[in-house]
Amino acid sequence: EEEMANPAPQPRARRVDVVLIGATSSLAKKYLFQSFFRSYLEEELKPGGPARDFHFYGGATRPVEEGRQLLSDILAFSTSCKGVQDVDLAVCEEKLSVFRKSFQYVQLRGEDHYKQLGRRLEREGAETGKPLEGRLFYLSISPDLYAGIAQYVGDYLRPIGARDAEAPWVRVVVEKPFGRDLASAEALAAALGQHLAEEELYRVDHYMGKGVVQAILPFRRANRGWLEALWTGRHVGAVEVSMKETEDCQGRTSFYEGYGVIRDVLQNHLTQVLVLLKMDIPPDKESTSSPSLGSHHHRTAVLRELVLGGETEGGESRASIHVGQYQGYLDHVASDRRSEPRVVRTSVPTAASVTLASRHPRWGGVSFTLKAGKALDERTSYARVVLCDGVPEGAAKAGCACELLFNIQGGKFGTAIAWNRTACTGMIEPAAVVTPPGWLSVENEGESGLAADWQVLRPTAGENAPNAYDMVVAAVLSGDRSMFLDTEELLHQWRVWDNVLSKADTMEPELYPKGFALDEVELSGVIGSISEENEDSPHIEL
Ligand SMILES: O=C1O[C@H](COP(=O)(O)O)[C@@H](O)[C@H](O)[C@H]1O
Repeated sequence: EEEMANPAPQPRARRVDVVLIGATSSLAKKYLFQSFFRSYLEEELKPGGPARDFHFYGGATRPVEEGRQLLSDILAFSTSCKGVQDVDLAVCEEKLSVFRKSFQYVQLRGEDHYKQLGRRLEREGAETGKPLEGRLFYLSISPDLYAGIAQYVGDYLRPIGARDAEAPWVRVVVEKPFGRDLASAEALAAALGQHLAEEELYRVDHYMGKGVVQAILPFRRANRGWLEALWTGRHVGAVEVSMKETEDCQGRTSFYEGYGVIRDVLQNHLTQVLVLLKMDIPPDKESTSSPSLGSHHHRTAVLRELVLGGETEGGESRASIHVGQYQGYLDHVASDRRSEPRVVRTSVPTAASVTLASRHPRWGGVSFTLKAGKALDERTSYARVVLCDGVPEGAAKAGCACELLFNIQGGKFGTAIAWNRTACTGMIEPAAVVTPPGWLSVENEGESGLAADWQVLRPTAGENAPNAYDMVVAAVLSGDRSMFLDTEELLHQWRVWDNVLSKADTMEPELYPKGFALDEVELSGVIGSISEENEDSPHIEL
């Protein structure tokens, strides 16, 4: 009775300021606004009411009047209730309308604007009368600007006392590229570190937010009883991580010219997938470890073991790097640069295959191939582990036809974990397979040309599963840093890739036709490998 008369007071919602810097960027339009809406909606609909009162600001360089209208237009087409599950549509629409109106435009063109923003956040915060939980700055802008903005955050935007344990938090989210080699990554990390503590920095690798990538460790953990024995150089024939895209580089060549496909996706996304396949499964109760992504410490340990692998051809030992460029890439460079002719490097690869090896005794003799490309025949990304049958101690591996596939997206499989049953007999017994949480085993009805022999697991949430950026935004808001790269991990990634790039940067890519398949057979024929003659990277005037 007493409880009925005096219901427990609701905790007062605390204010969270969210500043999206680069509000007119394509990333913001394509993903970020919708992902922030999803997090906002979830908070609003919490049983007992929201514990957070979000204040959203969208920043860009345009003057206020123009920027305000543009932001409102962008919000109108980039946010919706489509795909929002378990929420009444009318409720969702009402919340969406409030969310769109609550986003305030701020012009951010120079130091004075950041100073003004700091004062505005303090003033508007005080007006709400609610205590501040924290401030999030999402930088969807060129990395050249990161260091300067980190300084503004440190000088003008940090709430007073934000470095104390009880004080409001500050989180700064940055998108790759984090440098273009080890030296520049170190320099950027040092510049950011002058103004931000390590735990304030959230370096995104959006592949870590993809459902299948997050299921690799849980699948391995759930099946460790039988799978760990197979997960060694004695049984694993090869590991391949691939990302194929049909899109070309038109409109993006100014970025591609400075980076190329190895820096764009092999050094980061594909490496992280490989790390999750290779990592020793962290103990269940390790506090710093996330069940799906491990800890920075575990991931860094794998990176320390990776080296460039080799292959032998005609008795000659060669580094396994193959690079290619789609036909027509230079026309795209020329058209992107029409208004601004300048010297460009012509040898930037738009497709590459690189084989790494491991110094860990468990993985002796296994090649780890990372492949990616633009303007290819299909859009898909996957990790494939080939398992070999009949491996007596000391004997060569044979019968390597069983494939355990983590299909991240696209291709014939869509989002799936799958294996070819017949070839895996004796290695993967269907009855022994435990589906990880959030996944279920489905009937393979041969959809999309899938051979009936494949056993398929799919995510329970189906099409409406949160996308990678929903996961990124939710993780930043909850302060879960496991999805993001810490400085040590990032620099170890670059240590692996600096060595590869010191060779790849001197190679002349072989031209390939648009729609190329990038599979094993065609790869060696079409994509060139290191040779003595082409060590210089020629430059031409366009
Ligand atoms: O980071 C990048 O990823 C995209 C591909 O991401 P996805 O989620 O669409 O598979 C790639 O197109 C882009 O070049 C790269 O910078």
